[in-house]
Amino acid sequence: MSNTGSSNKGQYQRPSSVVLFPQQVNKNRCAPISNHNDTDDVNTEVTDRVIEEAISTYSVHHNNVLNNHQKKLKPLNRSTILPTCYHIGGAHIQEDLTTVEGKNVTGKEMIFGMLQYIWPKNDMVIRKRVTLALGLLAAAKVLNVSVPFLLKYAIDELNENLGSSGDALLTMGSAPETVLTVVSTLLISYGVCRAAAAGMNELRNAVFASVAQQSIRKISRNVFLHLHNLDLSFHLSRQTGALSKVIDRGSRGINFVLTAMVFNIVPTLFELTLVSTILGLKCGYEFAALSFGCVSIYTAYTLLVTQWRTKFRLYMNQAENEAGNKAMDSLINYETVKYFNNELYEANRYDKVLQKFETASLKTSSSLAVLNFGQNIIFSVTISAAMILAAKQIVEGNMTIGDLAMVNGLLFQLSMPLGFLGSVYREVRQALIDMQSMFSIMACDPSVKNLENAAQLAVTKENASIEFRNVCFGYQNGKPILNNLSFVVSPGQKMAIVGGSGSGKSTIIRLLFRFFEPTSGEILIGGKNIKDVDIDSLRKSMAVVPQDSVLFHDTIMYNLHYGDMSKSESEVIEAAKLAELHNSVTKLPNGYFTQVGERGLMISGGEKQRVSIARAILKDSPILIFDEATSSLDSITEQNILKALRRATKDKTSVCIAHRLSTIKDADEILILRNGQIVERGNHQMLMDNASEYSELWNIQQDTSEKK
Ligand SMILES: Nc1ncnc2c1ncn2[C@@H]1O[C@H](COP(=O)(O)OP(=O)(O)OP(=O)(O)O)[C@@H](O)[C@H]1O
Repeated sequence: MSNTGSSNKGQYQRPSSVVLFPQQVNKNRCAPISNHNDTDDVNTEVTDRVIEEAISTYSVHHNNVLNNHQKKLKPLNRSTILPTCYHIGGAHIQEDLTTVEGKNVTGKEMIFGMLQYIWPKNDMVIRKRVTLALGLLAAAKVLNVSVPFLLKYAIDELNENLGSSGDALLTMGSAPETVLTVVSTLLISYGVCRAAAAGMNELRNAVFASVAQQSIRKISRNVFLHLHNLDLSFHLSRQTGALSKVIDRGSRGINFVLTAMVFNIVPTLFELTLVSTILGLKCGYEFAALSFGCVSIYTAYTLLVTQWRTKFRLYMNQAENEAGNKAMDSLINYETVKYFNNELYEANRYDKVLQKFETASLKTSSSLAVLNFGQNIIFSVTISAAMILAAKQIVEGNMTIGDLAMVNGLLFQLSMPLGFLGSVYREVRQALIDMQSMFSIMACDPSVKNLENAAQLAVTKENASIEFRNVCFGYQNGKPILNNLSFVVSPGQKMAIVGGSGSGKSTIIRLLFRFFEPTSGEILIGGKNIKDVDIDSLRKSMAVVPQDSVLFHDTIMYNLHYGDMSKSESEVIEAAKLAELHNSVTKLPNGYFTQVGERGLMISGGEKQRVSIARAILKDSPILIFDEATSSLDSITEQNILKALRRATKDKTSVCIAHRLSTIKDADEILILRNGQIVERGNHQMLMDNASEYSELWNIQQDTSEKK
């Protein structure tokens, strides 16, 4: 029975790779059972890498920037993040997923949502392909069912012409040549029908492959884009490993369910009806009753056992997620592990989770064996009973020997799609569980989003002002970070923010970029409340050099170009020169095409910071923001960069967060922040003239640098 062949495939046992996404449909196979484990497509690997890296860079970047503040994050409550709609940024994408709007995602909704991908409203090519694939499928089924009939006729032909002595040559009713010709024709047709049915199935796979590929690509792209559109708080509260696993399993699930729906569930029901009707009409109601009874018991048994097994699968998924997270966390912190000689400790911690996975995985496979064996027993009993019934009818003279072979053939044929139906049901259920997690992510609505018809923010050097009006903000209720903060930066001015660690300096930047919304008060850029303008245009108006520069695992050129992909290579090099990076880069073995390693670990902290500065220069926005942009630089480089920055910020509005006061001495206004409130403000001279916190800090820093 076919289940044996598919038994392992129900396991979703994957190697320890962290992410495989999106899954490709193997062009040569279409039955979901068989293409399920195909993961080694080259394109898949490339896409996997890009997605993994993007998610990882995003999350690592923010994790670093926020100095492990995740611990303080308010845990995301499903009811607060869940679905108001499947909004994924662009109208076209929204349209793709409108079926699952405004509520928790159910299996039915997911299937309905997916159907929109294989029967798209505006894509006639896809629809034609699906129709052709279904036509081929129907033809293959009809050919399949005709095979046992041809065998029956061949056997009956031989049997009718065979005398009771059994001596064929002497007692044949018709001439031996004629009998042989008829039987041979029937048997050749038998072979041709079998081969033609198989051929049509393969052709169907080829025709449907591009439909499946395109759907998976669209869904994967949508999930990816959606992840980018989700709030920073969502990403801070999730571990990248778990997130990528959810997507990995979800996309596998989609692949599976898509093909299962089109090629297994509906056609199998069609075949069951066909075979049972034929059995009933040709052989009598007992046979039809037997096949229906078998199908009912088989289905009930499969459903019951599958329900029972589902929990093992869930444990397995959880353990796998946990293992992925542990491995990733540990490897990301490779250097820290080494500094504290904790390799063995890390391995043991990882092993503990692997043990959980092992136990859950064993339970999953042993329960699968129970399911498969039970299904086999049901079918074996049915086939034996049907043959006994047929033998009785032969003895009574109501059926021929050919009929017995036909009954056997039809039932055996039935066992194949039914075997698939069982495993498909199992797999579809499991795939739905996997997809549920992914679709729940899709159903998360970003809390910071564009108003309908939000206006574009058109900021130029002339009107690039920044204003905070009585802004209050806290990440958690009851723990205010910014308290009634008000300040104005006029166009072309340089404002500096100084303050102790945790005083809320970086929070100001996050609010400016609308990663979070203020609890009260208003933030205006170019005189416009940033709440009312298009987020994309808002973020385009500012370039930031973050506190922690995390780079993409690519070349220096790629990382620099990231500031503005539309700029030419010579402009990129110009920006690198302005950031005092050019000379260091040209000394590297591959110059601008040197790989920076994961998160830029293969270049120095100072170089990374200069890459960040260069790409902010390249972005050339009217507002520039520096969050301790020179903290990783030595004093000489810092002085050079400061000169460059002065050139870059000339006529631009800029906000500089700094610990080293020498870097902001020339600012038009300096704000001293304490506990989210401005405690002092003024320019360098004004603050020095008064006995201020600033002047005290300045004197301390001057003393320290003189002693050096
Ligand atoms: N996502 C977050 N969830 C909860 N609390 C946070 C989050 N991000 C920051 N915080 C807290 O908000 C406060 C202000 O953080 P912020 O990063 O603005 O400080 P900062 O002044 O830039 O500090 P530093 O100079 O050390 O970078 C800190 O107490 C920090 O722990």
